[in-house]
Amino acid sequence: MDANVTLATGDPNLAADHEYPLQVDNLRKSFGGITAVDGATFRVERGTLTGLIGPNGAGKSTTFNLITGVHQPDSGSVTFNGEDVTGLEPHQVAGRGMVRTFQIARELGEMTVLENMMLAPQNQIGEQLWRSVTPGLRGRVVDQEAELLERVWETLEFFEIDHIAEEYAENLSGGQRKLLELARALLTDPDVLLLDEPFAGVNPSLERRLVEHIHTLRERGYTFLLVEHDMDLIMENCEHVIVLHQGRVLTEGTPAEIKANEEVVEAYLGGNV
Ligand SMILES: Nc1ncnc2c1ncn2[C@@H]1O[C@H](COP(=O)(O)OP(=O)(O)OP(=O)(O)O)[C@@H](O)[C@H]1O
Repeated sequence: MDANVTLATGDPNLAADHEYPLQVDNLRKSFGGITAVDGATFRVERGTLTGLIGPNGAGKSTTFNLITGVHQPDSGSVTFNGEDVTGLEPHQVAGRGMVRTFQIARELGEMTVLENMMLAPQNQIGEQLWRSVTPGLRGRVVDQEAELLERVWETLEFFEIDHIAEEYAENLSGGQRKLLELARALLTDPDVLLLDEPFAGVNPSLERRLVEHIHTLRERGYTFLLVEHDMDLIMENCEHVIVLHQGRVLTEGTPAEIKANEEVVEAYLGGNV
């Protein structure tokens, strides 16, 4: 990969005055009688690859959903770059620069990689750009589309999937799909990326590439919060690990600290991993 490639996808350093871009305070969410998240409190440091782990049912996915506005918390707050974003709609959260990767929906499988990319900003941050198609603004929209196309190609090249730009998304391998999902998320000018099981179903060689890309982006200032069941991947790649158990933070620390923590081992043995 060319280390000098410049991605025209935003500048995460613009918001760099917040050392911890994401803060979650005392977040709670119940579904009927089940408490999925029970007072989770943690923060994510800028420019890190932070892992969110925990046994099955610990509340990881629900926490992601609460952070990104998919679910509304019963109480507690989510702060992003100093702004309270609790209760905002997913596109509003994404529009502020906190984006989670989405699996390519079935209907998008019938579109090419390039078409998927061109639709990414529209899908994830609402339709501001497209809504502005009024006769007087047409010239500006054409400029914006040309600019978007240029960014799309740069991003595809960065992820080394430009050669499959005309391929239908449904024909991609699991790993290529994950690269496309990350490429789509990057087009929305994120600052913080939330990745939910980014390596599931990815073959080892593409997994290495995906890991490398994530590290390159992290070095450029992007911040990652990652839910992943593959413990080796978490321990080898994250500088900080947060352990959720029964909806709250059991402990957090470096991978070495987490590995040596007996409470963590017990939580995993007690849960059915
Ligand atoms: N929409 C929902 N309705 C009812 N219960 C839910 C809902 N979403 C999550 N739960 C419950 O909340 C708890 C936490 O689930 P969650 O999916 O957040 O955990 P997780 O840590 O992501 O688990 P896994 O590792 O198995 O994906 C579980 O008991 C789950 O059954």
